[in-house]
Amino acid sequence: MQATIEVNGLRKRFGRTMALDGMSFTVSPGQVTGFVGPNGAGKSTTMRVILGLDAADEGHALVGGRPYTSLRTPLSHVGALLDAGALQPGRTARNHLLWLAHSQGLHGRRVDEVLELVGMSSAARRRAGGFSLGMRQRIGIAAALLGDPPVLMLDEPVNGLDPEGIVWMRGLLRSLADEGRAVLVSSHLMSELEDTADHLVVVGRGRVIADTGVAELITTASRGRVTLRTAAGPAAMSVLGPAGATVAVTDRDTLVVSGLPPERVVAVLNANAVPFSEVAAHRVTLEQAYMDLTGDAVEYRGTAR
Ligand SMILES: Nc1ncnc2c1ncn2[C@@H]1O[C@H](COP(=O)(O)OP(=O)(O)OP(=O)(O)O)[C@@H](O)[C@H]1O
Repeated sequence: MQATIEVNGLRKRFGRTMALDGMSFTVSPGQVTGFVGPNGAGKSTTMRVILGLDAADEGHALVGGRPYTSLRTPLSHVGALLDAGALQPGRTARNHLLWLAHSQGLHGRRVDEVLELVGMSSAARRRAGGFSLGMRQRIGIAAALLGDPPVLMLDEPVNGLDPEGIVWMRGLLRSLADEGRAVLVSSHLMSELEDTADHLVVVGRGRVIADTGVAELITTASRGRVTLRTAAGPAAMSVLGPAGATVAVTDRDTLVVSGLPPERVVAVLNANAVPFSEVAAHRVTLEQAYMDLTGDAVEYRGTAR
């Protein structure tokens, strides 16, 4: 089976709310694709449509080239984590997974493998009712991995995880993609995706705003600017301006220079004997690049008082 998700022209209306308004993108194998956007942008609805939990009014979604509802053993095609809260409190972690495995014709041995994989072997025989959000999250991931699927779709997987759990999740997502799987991950934590995702699908108001490589997005948003560290800010500004640069002060010792390449900045400063400690290509964070992109797409914006 191909390790892909294809979403094509999805539209979905809930009463007066247009949750999806022509959502289209593809998730490729061998990559972690971050799925991001402001609250209410349509991420969960898209994932629910992909899994056949919601029906689209228009358009279609395919997993490995087929609609989810046509898959006879879905867990072997796509593993999903949508709602980590959905565990029966009276059932042990192991029994929950055994029940799932048997419903899909999977061997019980696989349950112990995935419990090991998510670091939950020692809690396997405890009842889920006493689990923390982080533990439920791990059991949800174990369930998603049960059928060894080529496609994974995880909604906010680091939610509830402690720092050690976040590092573990980052490594897990990376290794799943490196094995050739298609991994779609929604997150509100841009810093997390900056370290984990290869590709980003950014959505707002039910449609795709950007579908781009993470490195490419950061490069574009950095706009060829130069970071200059100097204790002689005013002197630097007085020589760089006439040389054709636009200079912004970001903090006491840091200037961001636009309009001149780094080597010209160095040459101009040296020619005028302006001291500096660093000239480097400016690199925005993924968070800053994302804020640039989604500025117009935020559904609810706090009002400054
Ligand atoms: N079952 C539903 N009934 C009515 N409206 C819904 C329903 N599900 C989603 N919506 C609305 O559809 C829009 C998209 O919601 P969705 O949950 O898909 O966004 P999201 O991007 O996942 O948001 P968040 O980041 O907050 O999880 C929102 O305006 C939401 O209120």
